[in-house]
Amino acid sequence: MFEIKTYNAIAPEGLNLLNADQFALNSGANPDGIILRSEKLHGMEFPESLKAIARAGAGVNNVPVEECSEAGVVVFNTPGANANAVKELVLAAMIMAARPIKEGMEWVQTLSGDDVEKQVEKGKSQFAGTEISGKTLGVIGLGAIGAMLANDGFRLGMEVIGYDPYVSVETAWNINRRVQKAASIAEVLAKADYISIHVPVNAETKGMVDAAFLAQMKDNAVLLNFARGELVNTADMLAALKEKSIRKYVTDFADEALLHNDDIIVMPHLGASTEEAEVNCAIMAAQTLKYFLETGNIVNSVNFPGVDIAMQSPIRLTIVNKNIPNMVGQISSGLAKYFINIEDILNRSRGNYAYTVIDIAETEEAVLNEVIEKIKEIDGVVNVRIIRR
Ligand SMILES: NC(=O)c1ccc[n+]([C@@H]2O[C@H](COP(=O)([O-])OP(=O)(O)OC[C@H]3O[C@@H](n4cnc5c(N)ncnc54)[C@H](O)[C@@H]3O)[C@@H](O)[C@H]2O)c1
Ligand SMILES: O=C(O)CC[C@@H](O)C(=O)O
Repeated sequence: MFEIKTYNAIAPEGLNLLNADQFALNSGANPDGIILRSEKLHGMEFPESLKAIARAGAGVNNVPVEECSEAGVVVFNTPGANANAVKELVLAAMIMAARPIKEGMEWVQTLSGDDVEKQVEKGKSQFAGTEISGKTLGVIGLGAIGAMLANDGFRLGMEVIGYDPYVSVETAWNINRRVQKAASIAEVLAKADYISIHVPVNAETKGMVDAAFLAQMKDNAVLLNFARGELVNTADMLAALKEKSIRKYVTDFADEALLHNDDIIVMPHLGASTEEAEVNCAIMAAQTLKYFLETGNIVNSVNFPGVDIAMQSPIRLTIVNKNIPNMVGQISSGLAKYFINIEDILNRSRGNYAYTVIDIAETEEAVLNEVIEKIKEIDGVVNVRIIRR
């Protein structure tokens, strides 16, 4: 039986995949796995039982990924599962920035009398806007969301320019070839009327939208941030809006300093809040967590290498170890000392850590426990699991 702790509203379509005969939800203090959305886990003390964390979403900045790696805890996310939801909201946001729709709708509600229609026709000119067709959209970060947005921007009649120095080959294949590839952020900022950022927040990107970035934007340009609040330096943004060096900031990330400002549209982190995205994320998170706990296979991890091999032996050992020389040699000679034959073995590394999967024949419980203790004593081994087929 695996204990799973959940945080936030995880769609039942995902949780129902964790069959009750094998998974107990929120039942105790020793979870094997966690599924969460935006709950912040930084500073949390992880129980020894914890093997994996599945983030039902794309960003993992609410999870202390480095500490998890050190503890041998595998962190998963759900790539692309909410991308369409975010893309649709960004398109809506772009049109809201182009036309004062919200203001017009609020104004019409203030009218009264039997000549409302007449008042509308007289007063509506104050809410005239512009069109996005024919304008230039700059997309920074061409991953799941950015690539979809770039393609749809083009379909809506926009010129599109994208920047992503690390774009994956798979995503690049899906981007319309008429989307221009910028060699630098500066090139995007010089050309775009709407700039939308879709990068993860990390040491490289935190605060990337600062005074220097904003100064390079066109005077009438709009910045859309549906990625993370931390990407934007709030003080620099407020100064740029005050000086009218850019036209508008649209963000999905609220902050008191951003509220009650006519040049800022703030949404309450709604990017992934559609029925479809919530279900997609919950299903993908539950599936990857279940697969890992049951088989040791790793799919969609942000801190450990992908490993997906069929389990054809009755017993599988999975070992998280430091990515240093002679780990596999020491582990396999540990098994050989107990005359345990390795039927299949795979070792993959990612950064400072590696993951080793060893399939072995049926072995007496007492011998297995003894050999596991010996493997745990090897310098560089972080944790060892035994999985039975
Ligand atoms: N508002 C929301 O509810 C919501 C929902 C989903 C995702 N997000 C945020 O959006 C981000 C992107 O989501 P995604 O699904 O597109 O992720 P993704 O991993 O598919 O794409 C991120 C892209 O950013 C690129 N990138 C990384 N560093 C870069 C840099 N310095 N400059 C340019 N490009 C860079 C990567 O190469 C990748 O192609 C997530 O990390 C998350 O923080 C927000
Ligand atoms: O769960 C949510 O509502 C937000 C998810 C989003 O921030 C993400 O990174 O995928």
